[in-house]
Amino acid sequence: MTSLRIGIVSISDRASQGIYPDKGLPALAEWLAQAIVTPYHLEQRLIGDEQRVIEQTLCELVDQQGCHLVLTTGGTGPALRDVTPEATLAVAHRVMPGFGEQMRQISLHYVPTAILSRQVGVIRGQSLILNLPGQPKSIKETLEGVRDEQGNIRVTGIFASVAYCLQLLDNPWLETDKAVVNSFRPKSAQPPSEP
Ligand SMILES: Nc1ncnc2c1ncn2[C@@H]1O[C@H](COP(=O)(O)OP(=O)(O)OP(=O)(O)O)[C@@H](O)[C@H]1O
Ligand SMILES: Nc1nc2c(c(=O)[nH]1)N[C@H]1C(S)=C(S)[C@@H](COP(=O)(O)O)O[C@H]1N2
Repeated sequence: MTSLRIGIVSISDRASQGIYPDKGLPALAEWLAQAIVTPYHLEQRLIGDEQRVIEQTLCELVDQQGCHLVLTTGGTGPALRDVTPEATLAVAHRVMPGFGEQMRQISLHYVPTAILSRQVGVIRGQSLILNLPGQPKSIKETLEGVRDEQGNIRVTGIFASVAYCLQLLDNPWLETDKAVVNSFRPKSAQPPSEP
């Protein structure tokens, strides 16, 4: 059985040039490590805000590396150098508008400027590609959602929908730690039986 493969891409001019240390890849890798209980292989890329390079990186991760899920961070704002959504849409076969809509809903609970973030979620082949904002702290916020003071989820994080989306695209099974993110699947979508 194919094992789960995940690509993470930090898109930052300054981090890729060594002007400041990249916090995007560590934040993504740490969050995934505590959220996903299924074994998976991780591919990591740190690149600048160049549309052609972003497109090539996304295609390489999906088409050559066989990543079932690719998460990007950075380059989603309105600045002229922010071109992650354009690059993602350029390699997309289908758009999944709900991911961007939900992220902006979540982010409004953290920053009033959340509507400046143009993140998109798309499908390329059988793979799901999701843009996250560039602020390292926004990675956990958007993936996990908004919690109340008791720690209960008030606004569902986008990762709660990722496992079922991957399943509908005939990708390997993904199981999450319910304490971090409670993956939603309809009752009809049962886990594969043990061989
Ligand atoms: N990879 C990163 N590592 C650390 N901090 C980051 C990273 N990416 C973004 N940030 C922080 O989040 C802010 C907003 O992210 P954004 O993607 O808009 O970056 P930016 O202002 O275009 O600059 P750059 O592309 O050079 O990171 C940045 O100004 C920076 O403070
Ligand atoms: N959850 C969350 N979303 C967020 C933020 C944040 O701090 N937390 N910052 C916002 C801001 S200020 C901007 S300009 C956009 C920009 O996205 P970028 O950092 O990818 O350019 O993300 C927004 N979304």
